Amino acid sequence: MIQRLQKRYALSEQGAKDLVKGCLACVLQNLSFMFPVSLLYFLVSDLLNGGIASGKSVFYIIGCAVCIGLILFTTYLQYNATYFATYTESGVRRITLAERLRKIPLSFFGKKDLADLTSTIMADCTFLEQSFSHFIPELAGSVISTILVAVSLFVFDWRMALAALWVMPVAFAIVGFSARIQENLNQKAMDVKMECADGIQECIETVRDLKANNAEQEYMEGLEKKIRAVERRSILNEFGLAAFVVSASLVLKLGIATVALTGSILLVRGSLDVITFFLFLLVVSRLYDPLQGALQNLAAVISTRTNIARMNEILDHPIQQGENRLTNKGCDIVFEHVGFAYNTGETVLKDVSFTARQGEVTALVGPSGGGKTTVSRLAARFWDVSSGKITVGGMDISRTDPEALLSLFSIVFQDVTLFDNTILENIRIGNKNATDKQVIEAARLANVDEFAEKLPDGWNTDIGENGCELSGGERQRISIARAFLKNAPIILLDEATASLDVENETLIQTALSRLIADKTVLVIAHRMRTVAGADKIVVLADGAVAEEGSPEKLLEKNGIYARMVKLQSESQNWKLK
Ligand SMILES: Nc1ncnc2c1ncn2[C@@H]1O[C@H](COP(=O)(O)OP(=O)(O)OP(=O)(O)O)[C@@H](O)[C@H]1O
Repeated sequence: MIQRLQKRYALSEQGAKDLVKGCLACVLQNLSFMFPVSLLYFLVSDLLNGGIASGKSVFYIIGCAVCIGLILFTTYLQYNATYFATYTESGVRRITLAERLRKIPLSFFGKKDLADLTSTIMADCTFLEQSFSHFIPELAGSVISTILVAVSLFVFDWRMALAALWVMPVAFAIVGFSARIQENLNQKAMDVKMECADGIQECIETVRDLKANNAEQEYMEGLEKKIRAVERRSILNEFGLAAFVVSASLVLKLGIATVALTGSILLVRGSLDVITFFLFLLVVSRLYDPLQGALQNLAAVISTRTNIARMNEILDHPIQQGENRLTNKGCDIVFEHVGFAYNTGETVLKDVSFTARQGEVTALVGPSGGGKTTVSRLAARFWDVSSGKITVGGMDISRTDPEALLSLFSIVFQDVTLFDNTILENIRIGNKNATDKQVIEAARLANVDEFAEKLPDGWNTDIGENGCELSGGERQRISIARAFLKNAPIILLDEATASLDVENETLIQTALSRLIADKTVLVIAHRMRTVAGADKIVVLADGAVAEEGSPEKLLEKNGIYARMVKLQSESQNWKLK
């Protein structure tokens, strides 16, 4: 049962156990509210039978105290078992999702955008918090306690029990049958919400380009349409939900009428005594309240299915697995007949074979869209190949744990990601155990000291969200400093020096030359002069290796590489008129 609950509600094992405890605590709390009703029944019986005997008043006083004590105790139990456990579980759920996302292949992120994933981890988890602290325990509590009360009502008088209870299955069936419609409405509401969140995020991210192109007005109109769609869908959703819940509540209310009617008829016929009639009136007045809440809770539990399905999509997604132990001998990277396609299914690489040797610089060049970035990312197992094999020092990377594999790589991306933290801490990402001295040493090699030491707080200057307070070249130097600090045996450089000025570029290239000694270096470069000193050039065109060899050999061959070198030297003479 625990395992089924775990799967159904995306819970941890402890969370599923806590949910059961929460439901039991709610049953106890609901039952405790029935005790005053029983006490009242005895009191009225005594009054109708000639008054309370002198010794019995103590019984009623103690009875009242016990009722209050029971209610307080069960409420405490319920509170403890639902709220505290829920927030603990919520934390566990968020961490589990984040952990899973860390291990899911990047292909998954091609299908999901940031707004969607953030919403799953934050908003969906918050909604489930409410479900587990309120909806599910209260629903289970009221249903189970009502069943127990119903059994005892049948013991008193089965005809009156039927008159009181027939409404229950009908009311629940109405809400239960609406599940499909509700799920459908929820899914549509969720889709428009995601589209809107996506639009807002895109708007914030692209505000600079929107302004530059005078496209703000047009974009805002599109965004407004998305916001209005969310509004319309939310109203429709509420309306759909209310229609079923209100109809079911009305059916429940009919129960009071049928109890009164059946009771009156039986009383007139003389087959029911006044006290039992009174008891039933008392019980139904108490019975339907929690049930009405239960109907709303049932509807809310049905709505959680959409949120849970979104979480299970992450939790059930296959992750990249492999051996933690690195068995590579050296760090030669070998591509053997590699084929690859992104989610779109379109072949991006076909039969790519080449070797990037340790101690050499292998440059990937070629026309735009030829597959250079894809090849470099596949080498670090950001994606898994569709066919063929990639090995590092003879170790098949598809059988190696991605995190263990990445310990062999220092990567300098074209688009640098920085954190809202100090310069020092941003570089320390390369090696979290590095001392300040080691971080500063690496930073000096990457020429970061040139601007860091001029900043108001020096190395401890906060660089703002994603390093917004730094220039493109400064951001890239921080990224290079990270690679220096990590000092891994394989280096991937993706247009590493693209946004540096000529002076910095020369300095960085001198430093890079020191760093790459005895390492396997795979460089992607668009500018031919940056790779003129490479040991080997692999020209990728249309997803296949078009040429391969030393720069001199390829120049002699007079093929794609030679043409690119020629075109770029011509373009250097281009001027703005
Ligand atoms: N995440 C992705 N999802 C789907 N297709 C992609 C993705 N990334 C790249 N592609 C496609 O794969 C092909 C190769 O792209 P890649 O970025 O590897 O080429 P490139 O040679 O590095 O290009 P550039 O020099 O312009 O950076 C292109 O057709 C591109 O549209």
